[in-house]
Amino acid sequence: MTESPSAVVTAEGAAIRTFDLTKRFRSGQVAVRDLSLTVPSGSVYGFLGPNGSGKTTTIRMLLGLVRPTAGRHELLGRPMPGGAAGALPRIGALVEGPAFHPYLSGRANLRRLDAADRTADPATAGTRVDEALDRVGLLAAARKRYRAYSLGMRQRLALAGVLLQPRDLLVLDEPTNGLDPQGTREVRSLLLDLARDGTTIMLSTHLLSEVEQICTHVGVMHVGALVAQERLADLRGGTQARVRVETSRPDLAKDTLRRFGLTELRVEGPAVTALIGDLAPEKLVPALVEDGVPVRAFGVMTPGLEDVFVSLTGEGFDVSG
Ligand SMILES: Nc1ncnc2c1ncn2[C@@H]1O[C@H](COP(=O)(O)OP(=O)(O)OP(=O)(O)O)[C@@H](O)[C@H]1O
Repeated sequence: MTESPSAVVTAEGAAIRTFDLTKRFRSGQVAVRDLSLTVPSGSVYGFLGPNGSGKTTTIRMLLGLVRPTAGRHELLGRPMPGGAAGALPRIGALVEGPAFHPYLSGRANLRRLDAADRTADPATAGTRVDEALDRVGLLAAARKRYRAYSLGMRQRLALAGVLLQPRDLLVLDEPTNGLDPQGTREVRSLLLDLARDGTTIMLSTHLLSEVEQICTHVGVMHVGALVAQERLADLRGGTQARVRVETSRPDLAKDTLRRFGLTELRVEGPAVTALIGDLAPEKLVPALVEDGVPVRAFGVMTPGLEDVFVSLTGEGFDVSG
């Protein structure tokens, strides 16, 4: 909402910071431009933007899967790529789904994943795997073959794979993409549990409802640039309610609204609208009547987050899911 969105969230205790990250592909396309974002420690940071706005490219740069054309970033306070050895073991990431074996059980798949981690002690593999399965609610289905898992179960198994080691930060690209409503609920509630336990989570999404349900902070991308970065509550706070009085005498209605200190008065067709601020609407109605305003209709309109995002990006968002 400001010219320098990165300044809105303090850099103190940042799990992720980027400084003017830019990615220009060989085709000449600039997918991400001068991106400076801050993911505060302990937050659930929704990285929101329409399709093609640069979210995946950013996440791939963060994880070292794509080399930035310019700029730099820090993960868990360590500069990348130099500090990767110290930071990466504490970071779990889901960018592309892991390649699980369809004919092996969930448990056997995790055992294979665990065995591929040279830092993991084989003597404790069984406990580690079962704890991860338990964490994502798949212990009861541990012996089922992967191919028999629902999409939600598959995604939870992918998260279990990430959680084989303790993580301070999770970076997830569209973690509920392609899931049915039940699977979506399962994954969201798992993420909320993890956040409650202190894990910082950055997740990209194009679903507004996802942000509304689980995020504490939000960064909005539009055509490769960060156009807003705020606490979700602040972004909501910025969406102020307007009172709307429909009347044949807008001039009189305006006088009353002005007298009560309402601002941004506008005449919109047969109605007068204004920012209502902290004023209780029930105080306004009798005053309008006393002032002789013939009130045909009265209402208070609160713009939703969708309106804010549309105003930021000029594009509609998918609000389902
Ligand atoms: N390897 C590549 N080479 C050239 N252009 C690319 C490459 N990867 C992505 N792009 C382009 O960069 C832009 C940003 O893509 P990106 O996948 O980062 O967006 P996104 O916000 O993650 O979108 P979606 O929600 O669709 O995944 C798009 O225009 C895309 O076509």
